[in-house]
Amino acid sequence: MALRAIGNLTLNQAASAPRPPTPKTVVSLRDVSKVFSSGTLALEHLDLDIYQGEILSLLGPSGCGKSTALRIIAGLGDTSSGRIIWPSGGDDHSSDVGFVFQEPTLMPWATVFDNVRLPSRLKGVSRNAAKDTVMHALDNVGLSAFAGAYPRELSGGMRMRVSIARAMVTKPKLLLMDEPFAALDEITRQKLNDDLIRIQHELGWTVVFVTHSVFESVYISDRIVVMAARPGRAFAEMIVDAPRPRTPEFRASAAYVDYCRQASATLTTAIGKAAETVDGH
Ligand SMILES: Nc1ncnc2c1ncn2[C@@H]1O[C@H](COP(=O)(O)OP(=O)(O)OP(=O)(O)O)[C@@H](O)[C@H]1O
Repeated sequence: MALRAIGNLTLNQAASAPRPPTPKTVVSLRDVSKVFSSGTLALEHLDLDIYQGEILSLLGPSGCGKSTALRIIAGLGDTSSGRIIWPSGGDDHSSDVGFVFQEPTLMPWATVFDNVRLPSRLKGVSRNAAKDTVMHALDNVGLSAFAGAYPRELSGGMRMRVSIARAMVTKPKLLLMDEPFAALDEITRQKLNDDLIRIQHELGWTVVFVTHSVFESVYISDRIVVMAARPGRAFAEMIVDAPRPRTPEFRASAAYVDYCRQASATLTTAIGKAAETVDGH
């Protein structure tokens, strides 16, 4: 386990802890700040590198700017200052990014197949040409038997799987997930965590995953960036170097408990620092 403090904050482990061999950077945020027109300073001096093939969690209290950071990476919101650097070059990265929201945002009048086909349709791909890709994505999330079903006929977990399949058909370089499983019951959430880990492993996805849950972030992540609020910023980074593929046995292991304890303590410190900032100490 390695914990690295960010900025001038000091935590209890070595700042020079070795990082596992991390390949190419997909995108970097440099000194990004965001002030909304209301005057809210949602992000201040955020530096973040996202590495190819990793699952990175942004873990933090409500209001620390996790969603704002995701939206900026996705190009759905602009920065007030700072830079977003895509080493692959170019200006428009909308087709590099897939987004999965907390709500599955499915079209209720369309079948599962047509919901998943939507991104291909928007690109002008015919139904027939898209068929194999759509069915493959549905197969990956275990829903090929439900291609003709309507969202109202599905459980919450199944709807979320449809949403993931829809993001999958665009073959994004980077998948951004904003608390996708937060509204689900614990067992369904754990199942979807396992599905995500499996699919990410098979397809080599790069994922940025926003969550409030220490347990979820430790289970799925290679790296966790703990954020603090007021203003939103990266507070500490934790490498979860437990072997992959992770299995439910990992959840029952002493190592998992240790990681969770460490992440939880870091989050508590981050929340405490934010409170100090507000109190003016
Ligand atoms: N469009 C907006 N206009 C004004 N303020 C905003 C807007 N969007 C977010 N904020 C504010 O920016 C701050 C960060 O919000 P953000 O949604 O990014 O936090 P978060 O960490 O994702 O929170 P949560 O975990 O509750 O979703 C909050 O104080 C929020 O009220």
